[in-house]
Amino acid sequence: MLLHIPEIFNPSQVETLRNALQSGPWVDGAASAGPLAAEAKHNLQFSTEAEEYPSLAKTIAAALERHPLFLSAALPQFILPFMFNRYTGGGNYGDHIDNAIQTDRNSGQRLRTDISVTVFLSDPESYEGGDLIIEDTYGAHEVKLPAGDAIIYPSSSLHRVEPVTAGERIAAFSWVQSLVPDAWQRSMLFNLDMTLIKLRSQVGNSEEIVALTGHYHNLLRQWSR
Ligand SMILES: O=C(O)CCC(=O)C(=O)O
Ligand SMILES: [Fe+2]
Repeated sequence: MLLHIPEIFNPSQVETLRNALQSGPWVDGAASAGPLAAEAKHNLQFSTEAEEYPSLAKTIAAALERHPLFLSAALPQFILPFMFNRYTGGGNYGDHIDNAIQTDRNSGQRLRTDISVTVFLSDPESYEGGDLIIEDTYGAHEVKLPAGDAIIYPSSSLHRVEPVTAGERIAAFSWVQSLVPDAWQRSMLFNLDMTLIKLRSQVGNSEEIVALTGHYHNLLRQWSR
């Protein structure tokens, strides 16, 4: 399931983030990729050694953790520290699948990447190219979102970022280890949750809705790891 999560940040928050990132230091993105991905990766990353980095990374995770749509769709157990990338002058990231296991540099814990997240921080009118292309069983999806919006997609998907031929594209990206590792089970739980919220707003808390909500929680109990 690909899900667009709107308005993680409002325009003034995005501007504050972009200003904080602007002067860098930016380092070669390939340095932090595995050997295979490094060949495909032609972008820059905000240095994780920079003094401002930890608080910027926390700002992104904290905003997502407050977003009900993200919580319902991702059912996050752990979120790896967000990083920031920048594509300019033809920068791109060729077809790849993200590493299954990544080490959380804060806790040292090895986490499974179930869900990939990109939070777009550049106004889509300010750069050319730079679409995130995600392949799934229904074909290739082109994603280029307003600044402040995010996309989440299964980390098992083949994806790429098209060359940025004018302007620059800045984004925050990370991975989530979900309580429910299976993408299809996660998507069923999300659909059930969204339908229940709509039903509840239409008819209030009927006996049937209470029963269905119970089923939601019992399925989550069955499927969470
Ligand atoms: O820049 C993006 O939207 C995605 C980056 C990406 O695929 C990665 O870092 O693995
Ligand atoms: Fe990726």
